[in-house]
Amino acid sequence: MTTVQKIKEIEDEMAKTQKNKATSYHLGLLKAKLAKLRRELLAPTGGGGGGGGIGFDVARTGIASVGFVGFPSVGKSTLMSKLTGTHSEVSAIDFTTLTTVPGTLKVHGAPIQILDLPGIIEGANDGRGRGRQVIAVARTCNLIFIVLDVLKPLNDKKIIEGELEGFGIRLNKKPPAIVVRRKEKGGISISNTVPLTNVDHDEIKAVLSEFRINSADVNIREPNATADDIVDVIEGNRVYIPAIYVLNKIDAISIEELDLLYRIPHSVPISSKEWLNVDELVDKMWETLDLVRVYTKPRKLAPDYNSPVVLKRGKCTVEDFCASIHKEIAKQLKYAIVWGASAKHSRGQKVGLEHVLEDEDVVHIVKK
Ligand SMILES: Nc1nc2c(ncn2[C@@H]2O[C@H](COP(=O)(O)OP(=O)(O)OP(=O)(O)O)[C@@H](O)[C@H]2O)c(=O)[nH]1
Ligand SMILES: [K+]
Ligand SMILES: [Mg+2]
Repeated sequence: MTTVQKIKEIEDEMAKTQKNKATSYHLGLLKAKLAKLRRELLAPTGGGGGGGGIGFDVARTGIASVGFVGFPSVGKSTLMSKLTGTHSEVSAIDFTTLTTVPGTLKVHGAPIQILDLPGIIEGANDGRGRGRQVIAVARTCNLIFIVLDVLKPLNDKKIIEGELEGFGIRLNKKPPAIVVRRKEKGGISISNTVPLTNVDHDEIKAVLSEFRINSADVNIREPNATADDIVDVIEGNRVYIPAIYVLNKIDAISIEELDLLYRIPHSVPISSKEWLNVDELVDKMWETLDLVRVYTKPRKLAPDYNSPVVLKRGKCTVEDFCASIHKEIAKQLKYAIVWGASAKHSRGQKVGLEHVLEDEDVVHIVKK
């Protein structure tokens, strides 16, 4: 039996098994087995590596990258070409795009790399089409645009989410607040600071046993934690990436139908052909990327508002700011003066390397 067949078999069994107290241990085992088989599927066979492939790896430029994932002919290339001014072939024929096509979009002075990708189909994960290579690129992006055709958005959404999930990508989710600390001996002890509503101790023990963990302290602070969350924590190779659902081709539907679409969370309806509502999409993209622009103020001059230093949230201290200008600057820093949201007062605050900057702060560097 191939790995794909084994996965199918377990999925079928899980679908047949009702979830209750008596079956929870069994279900836990199945979930853990499934995770292990999926990992097998992702493991590189021969030199190739999990993704890559000729033409799929492109040089990364810009401060952040956005990858376009969707079924064939939903309009990914139309959108990417118009957004960035980079040519990417468009046609009504499926699988027009055959490789990663990079372009750049400047938003509020920050260069964002946009990656147009080939269309994927159901079963992409299992090696159908170029799906696995496409998803491997998506795994490295800071944001994923899941591009859907408004005429059939919901079913396609589910399939694409399934493909990405199967590759260890978690969409619009934070890493679960669960710690599994392995021990030499002492058995399994489970503590939770929140009520367990979706998983019980038996199921947790089954998951652990399937991973051959006999002794561990499990601490759960995640509200509504599931067995899948626990598998994710044990596997450890998951990536948590925000996604925006781009509902394309709204020029082809009525206003009433459009109203219904707005109820899909994290979605923006647009028409890439007629260029409708693309501003909202770019705004949402900017907001989701959560970047921090910092303006440099030279001595006795006004701040340079045209070319901000752009940093990522969580990596935006004065030290990060210095490092992104030149690697020597941090060493030469005596102190910095900061104006803006991160400063205590409006006349500017004297700070050191560890100070955390906010979007649109102005910084003046004073060297030793
Ligand atoms: N009505 C309408 N048609 C669109 C829109 N965007 C794209 N199309 C059409 O949809 C077809 C596919 O567009 P592409 O941009 O090639 O789609 P893709 O997703 O890149 O396709 P693949 O690369 O094959 O996966 C073309 O005929 C486009 O003209 C839109 O907003 N409205
Ligand atoms: K196409
Ligand atoms: Mg295309």
